This record gives sequence, structure tokens and C-alpha cells, in this order.
Amino acid sequence: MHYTLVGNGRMGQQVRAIIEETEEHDVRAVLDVDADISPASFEGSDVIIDFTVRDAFLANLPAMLESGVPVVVGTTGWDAEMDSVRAKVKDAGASLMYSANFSLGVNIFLRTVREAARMISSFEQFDIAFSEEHHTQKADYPSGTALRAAEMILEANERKKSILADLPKDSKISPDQLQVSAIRLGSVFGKHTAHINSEFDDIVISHTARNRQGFAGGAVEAGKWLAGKHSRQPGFYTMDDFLDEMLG
Ligand SMILES: NC(=O)C1=CN([C@@H]2O[C@H](COP(=O)(O)OP(=O)(O)OC[C@H]3O[C@@H](n4cnc5c(N)ncnc54)[C@H](OP(=O)(O)O)[C@@H]3O)[C@@H](O)[C@H]2O)C=CC1
Ligand SMILES: O=C(O)C1=N[C@H](C(=O)O)C[C@H](O)C1
Repeated sequence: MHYTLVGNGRMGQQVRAIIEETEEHDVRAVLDVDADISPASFEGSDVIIDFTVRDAFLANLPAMLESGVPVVVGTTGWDAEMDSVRAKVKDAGASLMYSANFSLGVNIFLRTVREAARMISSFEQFDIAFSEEHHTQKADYPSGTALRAAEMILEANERKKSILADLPKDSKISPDQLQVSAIRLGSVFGKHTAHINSEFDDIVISHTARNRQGFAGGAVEAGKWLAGKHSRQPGFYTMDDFLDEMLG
């Protein structure tokens, strides 16, 4: 498969290294901040993988969709535009897969957190909060993964109704708010933790990335899956669609 990468930062370089280790795939082009991106930029590619920044992803989206090449998006920070991106993908008859985190380990962690949030839902003595830690070069907060975890907790736990990312200065948190906190520290690849507390217990469910290979390898696998899907059923997909099919 021929991949075109948009973004040549930490993740773009890691994805390229993983593709170039295989005999199965190759990198057709790497388009960085200086590239003049148009639909023609993607000619001859089977999949596009975008790891850039919010504004660049949204600016390049029309050209990526018009190219007809399926797009894997790892860039985070655009959750507020999700509905409009979904509509653009549908209108273009294109295929796009988004995940805030392509690591298999993180996705197993997220499903574990959802199950724990569901189990404590009817036991009022248990409270839950979520935290994330990342390197100081990260542009968005809370991380896309933390926001996805928070969405899953809200769906699974009827006592939590909204996300609180910034603590108010002079008032208490309300019991129906789910706190999501962020730490920016050195070169941390990514750590996500669900904290559950009662009078008698602390339950801590945590995932720590040991490097960026899990994210990058997952994005390459997702690209292969999306290219197959695109030929049969174009559309907007997430990591859950991919995993549900993989897990049967
Ligand atoms: N889904 C997942 O599994 C993961 C998602 N991420 C997310 O991926 C994104 C990228 O992370 P990371 O690689 O660490 O960030 P980096 O800042 O290292 O890389 C982003 C790259 O995009 C480039 N860029 C900026 N504007 C454009 C443009 N218009 N066209 C092409 N390239 C552009 C930047 O260039 P320049 O620096 O010159 O501006 C930079 O090289 C973030 O949103 C992060 O949260 C990260 C890890 C895993
Ligand atoms: O910017 C990063 O580095 C990461 N971003 C993603 C996110 O926002 O969730 C995923 C990963 O944790 C690393």
C-alpha cells in the first residue's frame, strides 16, 4: 500500500519509520507545513495519514476528501467540529477514520474504564475522575484521548452529566461533574488514568505509553483496514468500528 503522510513532526516521523520497516507498504510522499496541498498531492496513494494540528487538518480536509483517497486522522483538538467533518465526508462520498488514540493498549484501557464506570454507576459511594499527562510540546488540552474517555464515562455512568476541564476558582465541583485534569511534564509520551474513590477504596486504572510506536503502528493498521472498507462502504469511521470488526 502507498501511504501519503501529512505532517512530519513526532508522529509523522514515527509512522514513516514503521511503514519503511515493512515490505508491504511504502511512503509515497510526506507533506509538511510548506507543502501546497491540493487533491493532486495525493495521486497514486492508497491511504493518507494526517498527524498535524487542528487548524492544518481542517484547512487540508477539502483537498484530502476531493482526492478520493481514504484518510486516517490522528490529529486531535477538533472535537467541536466533529459533526461538520462527518457531513463533509458523507457529502464527498469519501472515507475518513478518526481516533484520538490508535494504540491497541489505550483502546483496551478505554473499554476497561467504561466497564468500571458502568459498574460503579448504581453505587453512590464511588466517585470517579480522570487525568492525563503529556509532554510540554503538546498543543491541546485535555488530550483527545482524555475527552474520549470522558465521553465513554458519561455514557456509562448516569451520575456524571458533564465534563469539567477547568476547576472554578471560588466554587466546589458538583457531584454530577466529571473532572478531567491535565499535566504537562517534560517528554511524557502520554499517560491516562481513571481515579475511582470511596470511603474504603482507591481504584486506579492507568495506561502509560512507553514510546510512540503503539500510536503509529495502530494508525498504519487502521489505514490498511480503511482502504478495504472504502472500496465496499465509504463513510466516517472510528477506532471502535475497526476494533469491533477485529474482535468479532
Ligand atoms: N491519534 C493518536 O494516536 C495520536 C494523536 N496525536 C495527535 O497528533 C497530532 C500531532 O502530534 P505530534 O506529531 O506530536 O505533533 P508535532 O507538532 O510534532 O507535529 C505536527 C506537524 O504538523 C506540521 N504542520 C503544521 N501545519 C501543517 C500543514 N498545514 N500541513 C502539513 N503539516 C503541518 C508541523 O510543522 P511545524 O512544526 O513546522 O509547524 C509539525 O511538523 C496532535 O494533535 C496530537 O495530539 C499524537 C499522538 C498519537
Ligand atoms: O500529543 C500527543 O503526544 C498525544 N496526543 C493524543 C491525544 O491527544 O490523546 C494521544 C496520545 O496520548 C499522545
